[in-house]
Parts: sequence; structure tokens; C-alpha cells
Amino acid sequence: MHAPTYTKPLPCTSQPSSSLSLIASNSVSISLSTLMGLPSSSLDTSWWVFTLPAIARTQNLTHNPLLLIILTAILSIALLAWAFPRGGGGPAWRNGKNQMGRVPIPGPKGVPLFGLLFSLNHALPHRTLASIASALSATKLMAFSLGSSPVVVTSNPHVAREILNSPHFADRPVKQSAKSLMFNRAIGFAPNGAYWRLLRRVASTHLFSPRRILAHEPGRWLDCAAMLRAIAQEQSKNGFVCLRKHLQDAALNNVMGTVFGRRYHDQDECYNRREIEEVRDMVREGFDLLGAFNWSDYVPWISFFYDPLRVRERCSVLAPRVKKFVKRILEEHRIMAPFKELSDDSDFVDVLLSLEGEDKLEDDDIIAVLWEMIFRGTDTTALLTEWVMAELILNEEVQTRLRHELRRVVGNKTVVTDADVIKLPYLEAIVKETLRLHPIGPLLSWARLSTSDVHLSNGMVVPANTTAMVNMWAITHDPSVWHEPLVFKPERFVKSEGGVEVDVRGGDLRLAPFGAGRRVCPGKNLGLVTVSLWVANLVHRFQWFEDMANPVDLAEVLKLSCEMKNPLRALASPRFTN
Ligand code: HEM
Repeated sequence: MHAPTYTKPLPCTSQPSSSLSLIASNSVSISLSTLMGLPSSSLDTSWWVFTLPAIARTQNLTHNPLLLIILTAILSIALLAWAFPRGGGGPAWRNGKNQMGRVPIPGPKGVPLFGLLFSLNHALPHRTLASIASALSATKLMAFSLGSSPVVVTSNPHVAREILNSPHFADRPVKQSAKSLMFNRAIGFAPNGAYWRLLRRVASTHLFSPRRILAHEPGRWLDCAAMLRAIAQEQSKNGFVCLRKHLQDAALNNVMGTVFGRRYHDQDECYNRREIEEVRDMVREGFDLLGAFNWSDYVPWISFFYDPLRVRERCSVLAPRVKKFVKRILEEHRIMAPFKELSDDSDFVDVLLSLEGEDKLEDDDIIAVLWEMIFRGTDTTALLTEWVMAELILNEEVQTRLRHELRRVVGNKTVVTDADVIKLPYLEAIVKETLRLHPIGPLLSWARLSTSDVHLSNGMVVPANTTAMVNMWAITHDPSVWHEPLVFKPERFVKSEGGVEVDVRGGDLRLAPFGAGRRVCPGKNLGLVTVSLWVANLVHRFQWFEDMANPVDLAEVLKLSCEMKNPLRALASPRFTN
């Protein structure tokens, strides 16, 4: 919209000076406003700028200090109007982008240029977003800016269902680190299309199907047994156990075994120590880089001045290391391929190498897919198990009840198997309650991206290219969704005791820690089977107590996943003699 045409003649009799003519020229007034991104209403009221010379009764504005002050004030107001646009949402929501629907999307304006970046770059963005949404009555949907990226977040299960299940939200925004580490060729970040569908199909059939998960049980049990041994050793040596390291080792072995056909147990001599250390180091570095808050993902120019974590540089070192490592494993598998038959317990490398015709993948794509599995599969299961154990230690009666359930199902056996685990409803309730109280992806790990303008049923419209987040933490802590949301109460999921039946695999958005829709976590069954098996064996083998010298601290920190800020340290009293 153009500024209104000036109609009143200036009372000034002589010609304006050149600077004045610039200001008094209609076309310049428009371009100045446009440059500043002023909303049309400010243009409508800007006509009085042209009367300034009359007010000042002067021909040269620059020589009049009063006018200079007024001009500076106008410019400042214009700048502020540009930086804090109307309607909320902040700098990325200028020009009424949050008002495209019947109902506008409310949201905080944040800081000019940066939006909410300063509020969200610390450890607990899910809590901050939940408080802002609640304060602005924007829990259904809130618009905000992360630098130049427009973002919406919902803390409402109905809107969450619409977003996660919509085909228009089936892409993800790709972080710089993910791109540099090749993840844009893997399942999680590949754009929604034929390539992504192929990867999902192959992974669902050959890695995550119930048959394959069952076929890999012996390997899973090997890792679990090694973990139990290491825990017993640490307890007898130190008098306490730091659980996270054992869980991470078991998780790494579990995923390395299923994906690469390699396991690294301490008593195994066949793999050299250097390789184990190399894998651990690469995984650690990858976690750090992918979990790091990288300013240049949101304010691209900032990396020229400010890159405190050296994300770009570190990625460019890690990516070739990963490639070299995985390529070596691919070559070994290629050499052995003629001597192996594919079966249900084949590792994922063999499966990917066996693909033919249209399904055949380039080496670089295989490397990306395999590497992603290591990343996604390792910390998720370890950190979730750590949260479960922390709650069991703090809630002694829940631990005791679980042990009774185990005794009833397992009897005198020292080992709990996958077949036993499915007969343990109280264990299932404990895992669900932990996922509710401590969702390890409180903002569902990686966000979604709208591929077109999306009309929601509540009258709001999310424009194309908007990042969409679901604040699962806010939903699972909402007292209007969950009674006494801060209390750890597995009984709320025990049906025979009046509890609710909730499908945590994406069917019920009141508790969807694995996401939902076509991009729901494909590793959800593997994750749940693994965590349940570990918890069952940890509780069956040991009685767990709080270490009073290091009390359990439920403080959290959000990195790649939401983890205990202070890793769990506890006392493990063995229940069997061998
Ligand atoms: C207990 C553990 C786990 C939790 C809580 C979890 C959670 C999630 C969440 C919230 C998402 C995003 C879903 C969405 O956008 O709707 C996701 C995606 C994904 N997860 Fe998991 N996950 C777990 C375990 C695993 C495991 C064990 C693997 C593989 C070994 C895995 C592989 C993936 C992959 C590949 C994606 C991307 C899917 C896509 O974009 O198409 N996850 N996970």
C-alpha cells in the first residue's frame, strides 16, 4: 500500500532545500517506510511529516536542532515499529504473517533481530516456552522468532495431533551441524519424498520390525549381561555405582551390534581398544555438535563474528573421520558378503549392501543412514533408563512393587528375558510414567517444517516455511491434561486400578514422547523393548538405594536429549550370589 498523496499546500513560500525535498517527496517517504518494513497503518499517519518545514518556519531542517530531535525521534519510532512489529511473534513475523487466518497466532515480540534467541539458548527452553505460552494465553499455538526463522509451538494435544499428522508438516528444518555431518541424507533430516520413503521402508522392514527386534534378542542380552557384571564390579570396588556410563556402553554396544554387527565388551579381545575409544569419541563429539545451540542456524551472518563452539570447524573435522571409519566397516562387510546368507539377525550394514535396483544406495547415503542410527539409538535408551532408575530409587514402594511383579513372573530365574517383559504391566506403567514426567525429547527432538500455508481447524494459519514445535513437556505437565502432573505415579497407567490406557507410540497426543504421524520415531519399539529389558534386569538383580553422600538430583539439562544434569550415582546391593 502506498502512502496517501499529499494534498495540502505547504504554507512555505520559497522552494525547500534539497534535504527537505527528499523528505517531502512522496516517493522517498514510501521507500523509507518500505525499507523499515513499517506496517501500512504507520504509512497512513505519516502525512504530517510533510508539514515539518511549516512548523519550524525554516528552509533548512538540518540547521534546526529542534527539528533534528524530532526527526531522530521519528526515525527511532519507525525503527522500533520495524523491530517490534504489530501483532506479536517478533522480527520473523513481520507484515502480519501471524494474522493470515481467521484467528491470529499470538506470541512474544522478543528482541529486535534476535526474537527469543536469548531466552531459549540456555539449558531448559521447553520450560521457558511453556511459561511464555501460558502467560500470553497462547498454549494452543504461539508464534515467535528465532532470529530470522519464524517458529510456532503448541502445548495443546489437539493442535499437536493436527501438526504432527499433517502431510504439510512432514519436513524438518536442517541445522548446519546436521548438514555438515551428512544427516540430511539420513532418515531424520531427509526431505519428505521418494528417498526418505525408501529409507523408512528399508529400516522398518529390516531393522525395526517386531521379527527383527526379536531376532536380535541374544545380542541385546549379551550387552545387558555385560552391563550387570560391570555394575556389580564397580559396586564392590567403589561402594557405589555411576550408572550412566554403564548404560551408555550397553546402548552403544546394542546399536553397534544390530547396525554394524560389532560389539565391544571388556572381556572381548577380538576388537582393539583403539577402535572402541575412537567410536566413543566420535559419538561424544557428534552429540556435542548436534546438541549445541548454534547461533548461525538462526542468524546466519553471526558466524563471521561469533562462533564460540566452533561448530563449523569441528564438523569439518568429524565428518571425514566418521566417513573413514564407516567405509572401513563397509569394505569388511563387502569382502565377507559372498560367505554370508541374509537372515533375520543380519546386521543393518549387510541389509543395506544387499539392496538392488532402484533401492540401491550410494556409499555416502549408507554411511549417513548407519551413522544416524548410532546417534539416535545410543543416548535415547541410556538416558531414559537413567531417569527410570532415578525415580525407582526415590520411590522405594514403586521399586518394591516392581520386584514383586518380577518375582511372580520370573520366579527363581536370575535372568529376565524379552518374553518375560511383556508379562510385566507394572513395569510398562513405570516406563510410561517416566516418559511422561521426563520426556527425553521435551520438544520432540527435531522440529517440523511447514511446506505450504496450513489452515488449522481452530482458524489459525501457519505460513509456509515455518518451523513447528510440539512442547510435549508442557502437555505432559499440564494439570488440565494430567491429574497431579508433578507426582510420579505409575498407577495412573494401570487399568485395573482405574488408570488410563495410553498408546505412547503416537496414538495419543496426551503422551507422545516418540512423536506421531509419518515422521514418528521408527525406533520406538526397539527403544521400549531395550529400556524395559534393562530396567527389569537391573531391579531383579540388585536392590537400589540412594547414595546419601550424593543424593538423587532430578535437575535436567537439554542437550541432544533431556538428561539428568547430575548423572545418577546410587548403591546397588546384589540379590543373587552369582
Ligand atoms: C527411548 C527412546 C527414544 C525416544 C524417546 C525417541 C524419540 C524420538 C522423537 C520424539 C522423534 C521425532 C518424531 C517426530 O518428529 O514426530 C524421533 C525420531 C527418530 N528416531 Fe527416535 N527415539 C527413541 C529411540 C530411537 C532409537 C533406538 C532409534 C534407532 C536406533 C531412533 C531413531 C529415530 C529416527 C531415525 C528418527 C527420525 C524419523 C524421521 O524423521 O522419519 N529413535 N525419535
